[in-house]
Amino acid sequence: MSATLSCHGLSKRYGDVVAVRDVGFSIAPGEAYGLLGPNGAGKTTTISMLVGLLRPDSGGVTVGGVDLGREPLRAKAKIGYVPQEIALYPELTGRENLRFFGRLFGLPRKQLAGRVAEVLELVGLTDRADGKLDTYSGGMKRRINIGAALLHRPEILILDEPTVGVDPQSRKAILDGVEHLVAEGMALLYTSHYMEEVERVCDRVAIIDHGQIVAEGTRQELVAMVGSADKIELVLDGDVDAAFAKLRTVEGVLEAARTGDSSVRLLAEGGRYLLPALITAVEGYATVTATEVIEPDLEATFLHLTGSTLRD
Ligand SMILES: Nc1ncnc2c1ncn2[C@@H]1O[C@H](COP(=O)(O)OP(=O)(O)OP(=O)(O)O)[C@@H](O)[C@H]1O
Repeated sequence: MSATLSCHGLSKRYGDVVAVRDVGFSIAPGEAYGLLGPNGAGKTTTISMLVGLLRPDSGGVTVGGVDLGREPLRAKAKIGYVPQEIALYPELTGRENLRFFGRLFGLPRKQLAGRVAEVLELVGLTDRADGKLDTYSGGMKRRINIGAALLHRPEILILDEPTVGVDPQSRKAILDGVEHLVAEGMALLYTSHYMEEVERVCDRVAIIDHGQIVAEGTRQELVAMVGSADKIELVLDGDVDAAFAKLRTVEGVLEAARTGDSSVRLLAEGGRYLLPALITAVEGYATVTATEVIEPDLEATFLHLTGSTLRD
């Protein structure tokens, strides 16, 4: 199946700053693709080129088979783009704001009311649709933004950090709504510096740092880059020295370290399945009073690849 969105060799420089360097990827219909990177990594610049707001210094973009550079209007009609900030009319209601955007997109007048109602349902704001925008929370306004981007039934939805500064209820509504759209077959490009959102929503992830994609793959593929061993933390009561000596000999344990008077940390393959063997190994010397198994995650991968954490 041909890609809904593909880009190749995208680069953009601001004076001496190379904001994006040779970025390329493609997103299939119904696929949720994540761009994960810290602030300043180049996510917004990349997206601005994908949606035709910024002309790349090099490279190209195709949307639903249409070349964005050659036929910008046709290509843009296939995109629903939600920037971090969008101007809404505070004195209009949510429904009126959406009607306004619907007319801008050229939706036929007959379909407008029905489509606006559908979109309000999708973003979970039917109940509040007739309240004025200036009575909405930041998260509710963000949901209206997302709704506005969906009115013309785009083939791909592009969200730039949609949950930044959003209350927990709206965050949940946004993530649920996005998952629903993807399940129905819409392609998605989702940028965030929140690891857990990308892990939840996206089928495939590109890790972007200093304007470049440093790795791309499914969550499992990316996590496998840092190795498959789990960390196991054990708290022991009894003869901890003797128990520690025993634990080091258990098959599957790759490394062992004392992390306190009564705690040890092990690195092991298949961590949680090893727990019974570990508990048996220390019998007669100590009892295990607490366990924690930490499986490798995207955070660990990010640290491994970029040498920094995602948090600001
Ligand atoms: N208009 C501009 N002029 C000069 N430099 C810019 C401009 N826009 C972005 N940059 C620089 O380009 C780099 C990438 O910025 P970009 O906004 O694309 O990153 P980002 O990953 O989207 O981060 P954020 O989440 O903070 O928006 C940064 O170093 C930024 O300072």
